[in-house]
Amino acid sequence: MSIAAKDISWSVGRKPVLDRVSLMAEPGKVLGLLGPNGSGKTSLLRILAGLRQAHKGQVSIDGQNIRSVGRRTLAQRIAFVEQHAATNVDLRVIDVVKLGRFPHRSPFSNWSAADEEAVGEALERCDMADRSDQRWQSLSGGERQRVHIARALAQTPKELILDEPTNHLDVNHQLSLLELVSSLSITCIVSLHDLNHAAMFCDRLVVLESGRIVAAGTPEDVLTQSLLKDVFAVDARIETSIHHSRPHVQFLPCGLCRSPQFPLN
Ligand SMILES: Nc1ncnc2c1ncn2[C@@H]1O[C@H](COP(=O)(O)OP(=O)(O)OP(=O)(O)O)[C@@H](O)[C@H]1O
Repeated sequence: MSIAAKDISWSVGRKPVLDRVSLMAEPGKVLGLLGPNGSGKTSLLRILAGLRQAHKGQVSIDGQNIRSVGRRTLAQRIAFVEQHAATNVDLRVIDVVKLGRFPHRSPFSNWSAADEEAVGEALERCDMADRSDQRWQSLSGGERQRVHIARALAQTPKELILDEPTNHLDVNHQLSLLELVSSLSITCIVSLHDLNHAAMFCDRLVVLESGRIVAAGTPEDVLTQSLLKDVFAVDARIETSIHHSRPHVQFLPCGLCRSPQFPLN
């Protein structure tokens, strides 16, 4: 069952940010969260990760209300990579990644072979193994992002929640990160702005608009020309890629949208 949200509402003052949001992230699958700027993606991810409490509704993990799951258990099983995660501390890369093991260790336990393996594998998978001694403050934005993701993987979570993880990454690292995420046998919830990446790498998609779910289902079901027009205010044509058999979104420049050559079906 993994993570499920039922009728989640959350407001800031009198402004509703999330309005009766329900979703289910299935074990071992990648759930993509889409929506325009300010539609509520980050707010929802923070609630799903247990970092914020909904004003109404419930989040459950394997059927258990997240509020009754202990902090340590939550920290062991859910890893969250935030959009603007930052630190002023000038640790080495490997020390940042080692922080991912913190929930699994007690104050008196020695660094174990399992800890070592998890950290080494995470660094390797994020292409940072040869930079493990480099200082955090000397890394580029994309390298820092990869280290944050390595820290999350070192946590060996059952659920991995990523808020716009491809921000700052070059195209090669964007694709390899999403390929890595889709190859993991854990539950992943990932917010993305790139609709073609969402189509290629997510099993299911949920689309938020002004805090409400306006579409949910497979990429084929969700990514339609009319949804792109209604929710994102863009004109596009959607084809099935001959390379990966997933939907491929081709955006039209605004002049072309009005051309009779490209009727909006
Ligand atoms: N702590 C807060 N205080 C005030 N307003 C907030 C707070 N958190 C979120 N909001 C508002 O809620 C709305 C949704 O914000 P959120 O960051 O969840 O959107 P988002 O879909 O992740 O946006 P983006 O794609 O730009 O990252 C925005 O209008 C934002 O200003």
